[in-house]
Amino acid sequence: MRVTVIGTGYLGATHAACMAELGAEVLGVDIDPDRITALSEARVPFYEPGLDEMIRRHVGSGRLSFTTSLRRAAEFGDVHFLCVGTPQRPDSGSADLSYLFSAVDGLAPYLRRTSLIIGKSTVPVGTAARLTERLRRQCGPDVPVEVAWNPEFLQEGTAVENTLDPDRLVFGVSSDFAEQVLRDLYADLIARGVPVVVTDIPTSELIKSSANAFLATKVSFINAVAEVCEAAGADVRKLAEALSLDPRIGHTYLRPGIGFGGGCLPKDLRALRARADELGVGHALRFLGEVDEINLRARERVIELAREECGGSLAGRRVCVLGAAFKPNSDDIRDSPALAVAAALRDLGSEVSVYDPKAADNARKQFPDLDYALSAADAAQGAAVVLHLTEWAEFGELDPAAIGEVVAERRIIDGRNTLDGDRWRAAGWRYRALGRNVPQRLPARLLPSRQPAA
Ligand SMILES: NC(=O)c1ccc[n+]([C@@H]2O[C@H](COP(=O)([O-])OP(=O)(O)OC[C@H]3O[C@@H](n4cnc5c(N)ncnc54)[C@H](O)[C@@H]3O)[C@@H](O)[C@H]2O)c1
Ligand SMILES: O=c1ccn([C@@H]2O[C@H](COP(=O)(O)OP(=O)(O)O[C@H]3O[C@H](CO)[C@@H](O)[C@H](O)[C@H]3O)[C@@H](O)[C@H]2O)c(=O)[nH]1
Repeated sequence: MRVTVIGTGYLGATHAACMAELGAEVLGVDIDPDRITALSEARVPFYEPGLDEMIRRHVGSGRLSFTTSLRRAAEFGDVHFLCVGTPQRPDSGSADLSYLFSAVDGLAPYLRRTSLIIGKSTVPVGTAARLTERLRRQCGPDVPVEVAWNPEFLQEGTAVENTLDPDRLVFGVSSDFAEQVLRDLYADLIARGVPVVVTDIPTSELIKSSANAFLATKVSFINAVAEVCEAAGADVRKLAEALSLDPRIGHTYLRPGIGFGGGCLPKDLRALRARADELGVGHALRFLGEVDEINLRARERVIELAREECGGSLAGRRVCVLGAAFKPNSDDIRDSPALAVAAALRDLGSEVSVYDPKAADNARKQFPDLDYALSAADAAQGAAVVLHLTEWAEFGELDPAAIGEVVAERRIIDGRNTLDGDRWRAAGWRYRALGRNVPQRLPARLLPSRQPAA
């Protein structure tokens, strides 16, 4: 089958490559000419493990190509995936649908045959109906155009494997024809036993928004409990470990720390709330406002902890920030908790040096006045405190003794709760982590003797 993928960012480029992998002939379309030039030369303009190799292979075989022309897209095939951005509007929590509208408005005049437009972008419930109305108005009665929704659940950092081995496929359809096209496109995955949920379009739109809101709620739940742990002298990491052993709770999205960021969870949470408000049921999801607040508070808590450790003020002190991406194995810095903390510290008068293995170039564009180091050790030079804010595997392998040689003070704050605190303490560091205000165990030699005093 010949399909186009409109929007070739983190979602669209991955989807285009994976559709080619699943046997389709694919044309990727984007309004960004630099992006299209890069992809046409099989260069992926962002970091996503495994994607370059797949794009190289399929561009090389001619099964995957790219264009900026929606006219070419309409000529290429009759199935069009929509993967453009749906960011948060700057003035409210609701989703900005203008990229979707301009994509369908750009495509509609060139559609000549029966066409299926399959939305993959994350949208407020009711968006597909608006797109259908818009398309039908522009295409007229002679060109039957149908919209379906096939929300995407991939995670950045594991996008390729998530697309080729998803937990489930959701088909929001209003006809047997649309369902059959989707079944044909994903035939290999369905044959391998991937569950398919076929439903109406509004339900499919809401499934995606609810999934992200639920994941965000889990993260904020554990971070709220982390605040209680801090006040009570308890250990949220142990607590989460124990909760996870209950299969009803599960072990995912319970990692405490500076909270969720990225181009999805924060904005999707707010967009869902805004849409519920529009539908007159805002009260039902009011708690999501609290989920958001807890999340943003975690960023402040890490700054407070750093300030406390540094004797009450960070002004004029050097601070080393390990991590800029919103999560490891990605160069995506959208709504990154690490960079939000780095920028806030700079505003408080600290000299902030950031190191990230992949996201420094993106971070420099958005925060040009932070310093960017080429290694963790460089970033740590002269630091009064080290903040571990994105849990790249290489940070877990740092040698605390070696880093200890270059810092001004051996203080580390683990904003992700993934470092081995005992290793850092053994090398003379003060190790603190969010939600773990627990007294250190006394070394064995300091324990009171069990022998009665002579
Ligand atoms: N990033 C993810 O992991 C992920 C996963 C699932 C769903 N989503 C959803 O997918 C959508 C895209 O997210 P993303 O992270 O890929 O965003 P992105 O910003 O990386 O990519 C969007 C792309 O769309 C292009 N674009 C904008 N208007 C266009 C138009 N009119 N025609 C053609 N191209 C156009 C942009 O130039 C950009 O390359 C969002 O709705 C997001 O919520 C993202
Ligand atoms: O226990 C956890 C799990 C995650 N996070 C943070 O939560 C954020 C989001 O993580 P993740 O869900 O892995 O990232 P995304 O790649 O943004 O993926 C989410 O957003 C995508 C876009 O909608 C969806 O497709 C995915 O299913 C959904 O997981 C990151 O900042 C993580 O550091 C935590 O703080 N604690």
